[in-house]
Amino acid sequence: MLVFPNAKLNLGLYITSQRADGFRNLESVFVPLPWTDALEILPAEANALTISGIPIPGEVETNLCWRAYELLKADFDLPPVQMHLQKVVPIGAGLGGGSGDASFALRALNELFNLNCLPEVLENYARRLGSDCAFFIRNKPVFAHEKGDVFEPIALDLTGVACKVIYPNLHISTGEAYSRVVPRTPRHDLRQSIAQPMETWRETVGNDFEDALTPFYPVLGELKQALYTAGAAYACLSGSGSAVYGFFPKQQVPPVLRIPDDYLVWDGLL
Ligand SMILES: C[C@](O)(CO)[C@H](O)COP(=O)(O)OP(=O)(O)OC[C@H]1O[C@@H](n2ccc(N)nc2=O)[C@H](O)[C@@H]1O
Ligand SMILES: Nc1ncnc2c1ncn2[C@@H]1O[C@H](COP(=O)(O)OP(=O)(O)OP(=O)(O)O)[C@@H](O)[C@H]1O
Repeated sequence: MLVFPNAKLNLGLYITSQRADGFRNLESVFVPLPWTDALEILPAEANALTISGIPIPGEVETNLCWRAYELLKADFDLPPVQMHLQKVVPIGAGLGGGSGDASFALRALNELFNLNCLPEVLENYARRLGSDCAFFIRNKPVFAHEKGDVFEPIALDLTGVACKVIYPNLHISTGEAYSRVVPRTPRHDLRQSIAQPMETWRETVGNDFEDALTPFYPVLGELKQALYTAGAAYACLSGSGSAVYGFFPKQQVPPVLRIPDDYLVWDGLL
C-alpha cells in the first residue's frame, strides 16, 4: 500500500498554560497542507524500514513509522512489514512532518490488515506517538486545544487559497521552542478571529512561538515581512517553526521570491 502523508499548518497558536504532565495547553487551528512524503508498506518476511530523500536523525527503531507499527503490533497479530519512506517534508519545521508519517502508517496498517479500528481508536493510538499526530487521522481543518490533540469542528474552507511555505534550512526542536515561551491568556478568541475575512487575521491571529523565537532567529521575521511585501493577505510562522507561510488572495499566483538556494519552498493551492 502506498500513501502520501501530508504536512499541516497552524493558523494561530496560543500557549495558554503549563500542565501538570510537563506539557502545555494550547489553542490552535490546524489545516492540512498538501506538501507530502510517500510511504509504502508491504507484508514481508522480516521487518524493515528504509528511508530516502531528506535524512532523518536517529535509528530506524525511533522513527515514527516504526513506532506506529510497534504500537499496533502490541495489540494485533500483525505480520512483519517492509516500509519505505521517501522524506520530502522538512524536519523541525513546525509542519508536523513526522507526525503525519506516524498517523498515515497507523491508517495504512489498519486498512492493509483489516484491523477495523474506527477513527477515534486510531486517534488514541496516534496521541501516544506525539501531540500533533492525532490531527492526521481525520486530516480536516479543526480547532485544537489541550495538548493540541483534542479537537472541535470549525467552519473553515481554505480550498483554492494560494499558499507559499518557506523553510529557511533551520531546524528548531519543538522542545527548545516550548522552553522559550511563557504561557499566557490568548490575546484574541481564535475561533472568532478566523471567522472574519483573511485580511483581518494579520491583526488578530497570532502565534506565540513567533514572538518568542524571532528575536533568536531574525530570519523568521524577515521571511514573514517578505511574504507581506509580496502581497500575502496573511503570513505567519507555522507551529514551533521554522517554516513561515503566506496565504494569497484567491486566484492570485504567489510571486517568486528571491531566497537563498538552500531554503525549501512549497507553492500551491490548499
Ligand atoms: C508545536 C506543535 O507542532 C503545534 O501543533 C505541537 O505542539 C508539537 O507537537 P509534537 O511535535 O507532536 O510534540 P511532542 O512530540 O508531543 O512533544 C515534544 C515536546 O514539546 C513539548 N510540548 C509539546 C506539545 C505540547 N502541547 N506541550 C509541550 O510542552 C514537550 O516539551 C514535549 O516533550
Ligand atoms: N518519519 C519521521 N519524519 C521526521 N522526523 C521524524 C520521523 N520519525 C521520527 N522523527 C524525529 O522527530 C523529530 C522531528 O520532530 P520535530 O517536532 O522537530 O519536527 P516536525 O515533525 O517537523 O514538526 P513539528 O514541530 O510540527 O512536530 C526529528 O528529530 C526526528 O528524529
